[in-house]
Amino acid sequence: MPNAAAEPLVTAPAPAEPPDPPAPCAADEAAVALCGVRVTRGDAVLLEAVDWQVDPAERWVVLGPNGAGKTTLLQLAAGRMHPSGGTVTLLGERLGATDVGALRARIGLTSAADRLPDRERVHDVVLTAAWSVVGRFRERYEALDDARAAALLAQLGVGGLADRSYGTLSEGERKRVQIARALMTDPELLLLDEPAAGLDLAGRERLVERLAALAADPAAPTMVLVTHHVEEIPPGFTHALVLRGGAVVARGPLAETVTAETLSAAFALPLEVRRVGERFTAAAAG
Ligand SMILES: Nc1ncnc2c1ncn2[C@@H]1O[C@H](COP(=O)(O)OP(=O)(O)OP(=O)(O)O)[C@@H](O)[C@H]1O
Repeated sequence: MPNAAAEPLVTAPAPAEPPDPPAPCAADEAAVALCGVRVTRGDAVLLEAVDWQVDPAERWVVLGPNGAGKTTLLQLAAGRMHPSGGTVTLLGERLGATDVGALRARIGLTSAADRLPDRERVHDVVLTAAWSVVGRFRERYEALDDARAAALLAQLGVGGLADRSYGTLSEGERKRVQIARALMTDPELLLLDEPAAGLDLAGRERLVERLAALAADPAAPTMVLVTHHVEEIPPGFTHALVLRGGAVVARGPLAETVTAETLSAAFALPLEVRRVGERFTAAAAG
C-alpha cells in the first residue's frame, strides 16, 4: 500500500516569481513624458494610448490633419489640461501630483488663442510676460527685464518694431513677437501651436528662419511645434510625432517619420514627400 504521507499525489506548485515591475514608459530626465495617455470629453475620445517622450535637447514637430488631437496634446504638454487616463510628466513633475502654477511658469506656450492688447507697445507685450500679465500697469521691472525683452525682439528679427503698438503689426510680425514673449521667462520648454498659420510665403520663411536659429541654439529650451504642413518644419528640428484620430501613427527621428508612408496614412491621401536639404515638401501623389 502506498505511503500517502511520504509521497503526496499532488505536488505543491513552486512559489510564483514576483512579476517584473512594468517598464517605465519614459526616462526620468525627459522634458515631456506621456505614458498611456487618454483624453475623453463625454463620448468623444480625443487622444488614445499615447506614449511620447521628448528629451531636453530635442526639437519636435507634431503633424496631423484637422481634428487629429494636436492641440489637445499641446495643452497636456503645457500643463493646462489633465489626462483622463495615463500619466503626463513635464520637466520631472507629474501632473496631478505637483503645483501646476509653478510648473506652467517653466513652460512657454504660443497659440492662436493668445489675446494680446492691440494698444500695448511691442516692447511691453514682451516685457509683461515677466509678471505673466498682458498689459502694463503698476508692476515694477528691472533694467535687466527691459534688456532681455529688447534682446529677444532683436533675436526674433523684430527689434525695430519695439516702439510700435502691437495692433499695427502684420500677422507674421505678431507671431515673432508672441514667440519673444513666450521666451521672456526663460522657459525650459517652448510649445508653439501652429506659429505659421495665416502667414504669407515670405512671412512663413522669415519665421522658419528664426525658429531654425533658435533650434540651433544649445541654450534654447526644448521645443515642440505643431503644424499641418511639412513646409513649416524648421531646419534643426530633430523628431516628429504624427497623429491621426487621437492615435499615434508614427514617432521618431525626422527622417524616419516624415515620409510618404506615414503622412499618407495620417492624412488619408496618397502623398509624395520630398526632402531638399533640411526642408520638406508634400503634395498629392499622382
Ligand atoms: N470639449 C470637447 N468635446 C468633444 N470633442 C472635442 C472637445 N474638444 C475637442 N474635441 C474634438 O477632439 C478632436 C481633437 O481636437 P484638437 O483641437 O486637439 O485637434 P487638432 O489636431 O489640434 O485639430 P486642428 O488641426 O483642426 O486644430 C477634434 O475632433 C475636436 O472636435
